[in-house]
Amino acid sequence: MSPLANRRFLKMNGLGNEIVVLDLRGTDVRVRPEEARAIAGNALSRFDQLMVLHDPSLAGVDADMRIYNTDGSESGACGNGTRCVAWALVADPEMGMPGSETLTLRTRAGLLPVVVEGERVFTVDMGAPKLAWQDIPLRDPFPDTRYIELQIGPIDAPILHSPAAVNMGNPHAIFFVDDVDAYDLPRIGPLLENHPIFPERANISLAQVLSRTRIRLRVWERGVGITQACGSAACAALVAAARKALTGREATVALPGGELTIRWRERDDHVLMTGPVALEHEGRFDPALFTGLAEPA
Ligand SMILES: N[C@H](CCC[C@H](N)C(=O)O)C(=O)O
Repeated sequence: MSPLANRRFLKMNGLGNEIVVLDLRGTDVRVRPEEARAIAGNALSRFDQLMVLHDPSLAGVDADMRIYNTDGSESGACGNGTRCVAWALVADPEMGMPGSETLTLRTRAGLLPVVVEGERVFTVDMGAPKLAWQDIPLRDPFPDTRYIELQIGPIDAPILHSPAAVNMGNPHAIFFVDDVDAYDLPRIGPLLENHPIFPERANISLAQVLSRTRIRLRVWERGVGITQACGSAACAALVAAARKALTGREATVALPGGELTIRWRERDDHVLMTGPVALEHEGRFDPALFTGLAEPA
């Protein structure tokens, strides 16, 4: 029987970005990609990201996190999911560190300090963006990642071209456009996500700058598809917009699922993301989800 059978999970969302939180602290159980896909395939536990908590691997860290996409691949960052994990740690009776006002979470991309702003509002310090082409990563050496050479559509009349590239713990490409609704993102997204210029694939965003302090954003997520919101993409879009002098260093990013406030702090280059979370329900994984999967090696 899978060690995940009957384990308790929380189904949450951050601006409609569907998140499942699973606490595996105190165990040495690891979620395998095929198990993540099975969990995503169930109506009660479907997710855009599965956030799995493990015992902290460093002093001062409250929990390590592994982040799975729907296709079973892993990401180093998930802004919306990190807020959900923070809520679970401060408010869930069984996961509880009740009353904490700050937390530190750790992913394979680094440390994520979180400030509790209110009962359901959290600010995550997403760290400093990485902007060098090797760090996005990109296949080719672009000296200036504010505009990289990439286009789709006819060579002399491209549909989209010259995105900015930013790594926020995960790779992002952002196309600045006049109208985010004017593009067939479900069709274009997979072509760009899997373009050979991105050796680790990429999250693909369309960004429309409405003013110096407001950006509209639609996102095709790596390993997932269209989502209602993507926190790391909102951070990447603000960084790219500020680097192009289209906005200042603080803006509201409006996604289909709602709004995030993003601030790119001068002092240490860190990007701070503030937004809400919602708890939908809790449940336990039906053992039948995992039957037929290969036994762990
Ligand atoms: N929804 C997430 C991002 C997931 C990114 C993931 N799709 C990847 O990088 O593989 C967020 O709120 O930041």
